[in-house]
Amino acid sequence: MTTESPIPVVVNGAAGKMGREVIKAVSGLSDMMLVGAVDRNPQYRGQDVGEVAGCGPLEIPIVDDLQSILVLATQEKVQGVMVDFTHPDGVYENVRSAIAYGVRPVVGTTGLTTEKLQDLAEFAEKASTGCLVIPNFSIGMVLLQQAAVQASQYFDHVEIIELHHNQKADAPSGTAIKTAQMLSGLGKTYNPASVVEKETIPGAKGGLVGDNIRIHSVRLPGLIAHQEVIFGAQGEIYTLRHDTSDRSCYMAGVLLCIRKVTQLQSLVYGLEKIL
Ligand SMILES: NC(=O)C1=CN([C@@H]2O[C@H](COP(=O)(O)OP(=O)(O)OC[C@H]3O[C@@H](n4cnc5c(N)ncnc54)[C@H](OP(=O)(O)O)[C@@H]3O)[C@@H](O)[C@H]2O)C=CC1
Ligand SMILES: O=C(O)C1=N[C@H](C(=O)O)C[C@H](O)C1
Repeated sequence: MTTESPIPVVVNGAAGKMGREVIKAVSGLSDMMLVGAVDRNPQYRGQDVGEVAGCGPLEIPIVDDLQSILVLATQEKVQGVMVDFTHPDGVYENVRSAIAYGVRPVVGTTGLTTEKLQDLAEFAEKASTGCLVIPNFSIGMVLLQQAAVQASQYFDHVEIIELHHNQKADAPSGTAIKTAQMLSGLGKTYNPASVVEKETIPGAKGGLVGDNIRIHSVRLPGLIAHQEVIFGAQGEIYTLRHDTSDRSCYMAGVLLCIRKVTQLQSLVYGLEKIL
């Protein structure tokens, strides 16, 4: 009988809100093995990541040197995976480093520009390394996006509102951008103007993405992550809404991606592509 070796997993951003959830989710599994926890926040340096995540000691200290942990991950029998939930300002370099070491990235961090994403796709292709860039790991959000694509056949007017906690660095959310991208390229021209419009306060109408779709970003304490896609037509409004009440909702998607990325040889953008 052959027993498959567990997938070595590195968590980058391990002390953060999402990183802690990933530590809890991965640490109890027999087909994954946590090999390293990285975070730049000096407050947590050297602390046991299991204690920080609230799942008991794991004997893995949080360090700030990603490179050394990527080297560790390459010492294992099977190729490792780096899960990244860090910050828009560092994610590109983190992913480049992981691919350079042959460690497959599962990227939850948002804020990558289209150009940077394209660059990473080319880098992963050249290295024949799987990489998953997933703006939203929740199955509910994928279902919302698919329902929106279906509705777009019948509605010519649509706007997106995304609402998040006020600790979020980027706007609009990666999910809202992805939703607008999924609604674009379908042969539609959304939101044809019916009057001559004037924006008297710049930004009042939100940001334009894809095929003339506006995204509005709300940031408030008390929110976690929420999105509405609102379709309008003569005499009716069709609203799709998704609400996150607990970050554990992302973990089934994260675990699926850790398993799937080991079978890929290039970059894939979006959870809907691997379900
Ligand atoms: N794809 C998805 O489904 C989801 C994606 N996200 C995205 O994930 C990212 C993280 O979110 P969240 O966990 O809420 O954020 P947090 O700020 O709670 O956590 C991020 C952690 O990573 C650390 N960090 C930042 N940059 C680096 C770096 N370059 N190297 C190592 N550690 C770093 C931070 O340290 P410090 O505090 O010092 O900056 C912090 O401890 C965001 O981009 C968010 O939008 C969030 C939820 C779901
Ligand atoms: O920062 C967050 O919290 C979230 N970020 C992701 C995004 O930008 O879409 C996913 C989810 O909305 C939560």
